[in-house]
Amino acid sequence: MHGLGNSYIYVDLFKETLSEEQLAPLAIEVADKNKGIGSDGMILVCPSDKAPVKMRVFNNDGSEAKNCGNGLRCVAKFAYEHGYVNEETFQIETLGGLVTATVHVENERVHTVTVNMGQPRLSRESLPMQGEASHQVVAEPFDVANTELELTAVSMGNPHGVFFIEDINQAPVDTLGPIIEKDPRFPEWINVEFVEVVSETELHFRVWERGSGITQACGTGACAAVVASILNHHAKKGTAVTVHLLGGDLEIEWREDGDVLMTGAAEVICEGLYKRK
Ligand SMILES: N[C@@H](CCC[C@H](N)C(=O)O)C(=O)O
Repeated sequence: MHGLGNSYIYVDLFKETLSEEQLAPLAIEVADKNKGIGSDGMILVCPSDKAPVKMRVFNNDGSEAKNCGNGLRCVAKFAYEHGYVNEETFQIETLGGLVTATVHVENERVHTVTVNMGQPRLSRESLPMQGEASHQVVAEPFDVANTELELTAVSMGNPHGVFFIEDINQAPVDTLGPIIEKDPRFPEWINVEFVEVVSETELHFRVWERGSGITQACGTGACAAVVASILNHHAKKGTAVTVHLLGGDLEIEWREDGDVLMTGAAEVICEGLYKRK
């Protein structure tokens, strides 16, 4: 399945059994575009004792992440269309906590999903990032590879470093992305986003994902970009922002009550049996 071109191989653990040791090697194997199926990683759709369904996310290097915005929309579609939930609004457990998804349905098919992603966390310790644990990182000077940037850091359950730039077509995604991702200031590494502000309600966005590299879209990253825009006075709380990603658009709103809502598409590419030879 994919959300705006951010593709994962979804494994139905309501039906399959995988051991813990199999997970990271399997994610690397199926994500390989030459020797596997080809994707940004692997997502497990699992039974849960806290919600109707649980999501586990593996990047294409085998590392496990605590959250995935595009994955949540796809898991919501998967769970609804496979009959694992009957309501249109339901909770999904993630390693970062519970979120609430609402599927938008036409002719029994889910075309888009809104996820209440909860509240962003802004302290350095929540990322984590070196420095004073309780301090926020908003437009903080950030020197890397002889380049002076300004960093705004946001956790959406997983860590994001947002950098505002003048022209999205000049975003140094493939050059600075991998360097910033593994910068020692981020002990658990970080997802790296470059953002051009078009207006108070429109952003352009490019991403270098931790553990996966350049992807077409990152849902948690788009949420972090909107939160960072509001913290830097480029946009307003309570007003939806359209984020243009390489693979399409997401609507994101940081509500007055502190929760972040994300709405966008979720699509099935194909379904089948993966039989290892
Ligand atoms: N593509 C995702 C995020 C996946 C996890 C991320 N690479 C991490 O390691 O935190 C999204 O849509 O949010």
